[in-house]
Amino acid sequence: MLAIRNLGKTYANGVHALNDVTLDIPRGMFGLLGPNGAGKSSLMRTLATLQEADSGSATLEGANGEIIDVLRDKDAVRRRLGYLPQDFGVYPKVSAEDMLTHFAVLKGLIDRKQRREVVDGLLQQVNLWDVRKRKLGTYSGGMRQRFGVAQALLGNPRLVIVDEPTAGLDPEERNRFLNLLAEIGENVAVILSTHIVEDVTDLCPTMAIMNKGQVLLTGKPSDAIAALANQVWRKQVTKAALPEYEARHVVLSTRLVAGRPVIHVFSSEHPGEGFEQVAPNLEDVYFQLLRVQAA
Ligand SMILES: Nc1ncnc2c1ncn2[C@@H]1O[C@H](COP(=O)(O)OP(=O)(O)OP(=O)(O)O)[C@@H](O)[C@H]1O
Repeated sequence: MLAIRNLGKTYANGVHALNDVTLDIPRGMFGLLGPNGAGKSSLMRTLATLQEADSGSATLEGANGEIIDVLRDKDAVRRRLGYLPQDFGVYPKVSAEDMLTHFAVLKGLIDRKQRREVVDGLLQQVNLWDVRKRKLGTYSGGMRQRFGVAQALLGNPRLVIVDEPTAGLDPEERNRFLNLLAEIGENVAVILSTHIVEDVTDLCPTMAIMNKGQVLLTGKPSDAIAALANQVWRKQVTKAALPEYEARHVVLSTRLVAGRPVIHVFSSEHPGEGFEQVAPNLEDVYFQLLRVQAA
C-alpha cells in the first residue's frame, strides 16, 4: 500500500538521518523498531509530509487504486493520512468532545449532523465516550493517546502513522491502546514507530528494524526469529564475571533476575558449561542486528 524507495535525508548539521531507506508497507500493523536516534521520526515526518527528503520516492495506493506521490502531492496525502506525532499538545481547558469537533471542522467536515455522527462514533471507538465532557488537561497519558488516535482517524485515513505512542503508559493502558491500534489495522495501513520490542512482537505481522538511518531488516517477526533458531543461549552469571563473558562471547542482552545477571549469547555452537539453549525472541533478533551493524 505504501512503497518507499531509497529515501535519503541529511540534516544541516551533517547527520544522515535516512540512508537509502526502502520499505514496502502493506495493510495492517507495521512495526518500525529502532533505538533512539535511529531515524524513525525523520521517516514518519517525511511520510506525513512535514519535512522534505533529499532523495528517493514514496508512493501511496489510494482507495480506488490510484497511486499518490507522497513527496510531491502533499495535499492528496494529507487527505488520506492520520498522524499521531510523538509529542502533541492539547488545549488543557477544552473538553475532548469540543476539541475533536474543532479538529473535524479543520479536516473539512462542515456538515453539522455528519460531523456530530463522526465525532460521536470516534469517541466511542476509542472508549472516551463517558469522559468526553472532561477537560483534556485532566486526562491520563493513556486517555490522551486514545484522544490522539481519535483525531488521527478523522476523515477515514488510508494510512495511519503513530510515533512512539506507548512510551510512558502503564501496562493496562498500553494493552488497551495496542488493542485499539490492532482494530484499526484491520482496515488500513498503520505504521507503529517504537523502541519497545514487545509492542512489535505482540501486534505487528510485518516490521522493519532501523538503526543509524538504515533499514537492517524487514519482514515478518516470526521469520526473523526463526532465523536465530538454535543459536541463542542463556546463562546466569555473576556481576564480576560479566566483563569476561562480554569479551569472549557475543552477548546480546543482559537482564537482572533477582539481582543476578542473566545473559543471552549468540553462538552457532554450544558456548560452554552452564549455558542452556533458549527459543529466540524478537529482542534477540534486534540486539543481534545492532551488534552486527556496530561490528
Ligand atoms: N531537525 C533536525 N536537525 C538536525 N538533526 C536532527 C533533526 N531531527 C533529528 N535529527 C537527528 O537525526 C537522527 C535521527 O533522529 P530521529 O528523531 O529521526 O530518530 P528516532 O529514531 O525517531 O529517535 P527518537 O526515538 O529519539 O525520536 C538523530 O541523530 C537526531 O539527533
